[in-house]
Parts: sequence; structure tokens; C-alpha cells
Amino acid sequence: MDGKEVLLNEQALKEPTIFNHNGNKIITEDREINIIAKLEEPLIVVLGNVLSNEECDELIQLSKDRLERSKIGSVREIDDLRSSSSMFFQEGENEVVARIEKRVSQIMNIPVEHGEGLQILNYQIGQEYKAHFDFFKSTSQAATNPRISTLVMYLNDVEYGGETYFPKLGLSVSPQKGMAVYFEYFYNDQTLNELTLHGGAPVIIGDKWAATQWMRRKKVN
Ligand SMILES: O=C(O)CCC(=O)C(=O)O
Ligand SMILES: [Fe+2]
Repeated sequence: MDGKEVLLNEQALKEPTIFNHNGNKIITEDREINIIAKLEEPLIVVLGNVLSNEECDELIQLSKDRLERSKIGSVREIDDLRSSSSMFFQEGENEVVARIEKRVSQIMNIPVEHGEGLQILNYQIGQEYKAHFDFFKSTSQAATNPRISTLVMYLNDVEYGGETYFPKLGLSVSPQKGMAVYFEYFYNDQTLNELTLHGGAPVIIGDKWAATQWMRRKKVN
């Protein structure tokens, strides 16, 4: 190989991803998910038809009396970074949660047992989640079982604001009921992981409901 060929090969070589779906659909046990848009590296995938309208409404109903001010980090502290309210479901807590966990595990290609409980988030006007990384600091205790990927599902349409934005990539995803955005940050190349910096933009009109699934490298507990 001459120098030029080596260079071309290096450029063509992408790191393997956890997400393993090609084509325009993901066929899970109980639903066909649409692959709408992809950024290749770091991999970010916009997905449609992840949840039915009824599932979105049910998740809101089941969580709305259990919301508390959101916390951050592996030690769960209150911080200005995040002004939303949220709650976690226990794994398999009820029928709809169990069904969604199973589907999400097939989308994310990671066993259900590696998931932190499904988290429901509610943002009122002006509330936001400032730009952050979902992975833990390498110095934190939780880093022995790192977070590797995230799926943010939208449970309602937000009239204005509330986008999930990736400031280093100039990308933002508007919340649409039943749709989701997937991203992963388990690359060997740490610069790729750092490109997954993201936030939930302030809601300007309406309110925003979302469900987040964070996956870990190993089983949780
Ligand atoms: O609300 C959003 O759009 C983003 C949520 C998020 O970043 C998270 O739950 O980690
Ligand atoms: Fe996040």
C-alpha cells in the first residue's frame, strides 16, 4: 500500500457501533420503528413510531403525580443545569413500562438488565437541561459500570422550544410525540464521545414530556 491508500483506508474505517440496524426500519417484537435520519460518527439516529400515542399518554398519566425536581450525576444532586421535574420507574414496574423496556432494549441492542429505570421528564415553560454529557466522569464511582448509550423518547409535541440539541454538531431534534433520538458514547476515541454533548433547550410555548433510557456497559445491580 502506498501512503495515499493508507490514508484512504484510515478515513474509511469507522469504529463499530452498538446500534446494529440498517435500512429504514427496526423490526422489534411488537412494533416497526422507522429510521428517519442518521449522523454517522458519533452515531445519532432519529427514530419514528417508537411509542404509540396511547403509550405516550399512559406514561404521562402514570408518572405525573410522582414528579420531583430533577437531579444530576451519579450522586444525584439538584443543580441549575437541570430545571425539569422527573421520576424513575422501577424495572418492569407495570405492563406498559415492561413492554416499552423490552422494545427499547431491542432498538438499543442492549439487554433490559443493563438499563437504568425508565426516566420520565417534564419541562414547563423556561425549563431546560443545559448542555451536558450522559457518560460519567472517569473519576466517579459509577464509572466502573459506565453509561454507553441514550434513547430520549418524546411523549408530546412541543409547540416551540424544547429541542434536544447537540451544540458541537450544530444539530437539533424537535420533540414530536412518539419519536425519539438515539446516541451512543462508547467509542475508543474519546473525542467522538465528547461530540455527544447535548441538552434540552428551554421550552418556550407549551410543555415537554420525554422519557429517557440510559444503558450501562454491564447489568445494573
Ligand atoms: O430533554 C431532552 O431533550 C434531553 C434529555 C437528556 O439529555 C437526558 O435525559 O439525559
Ligand atoms: Fe442527557
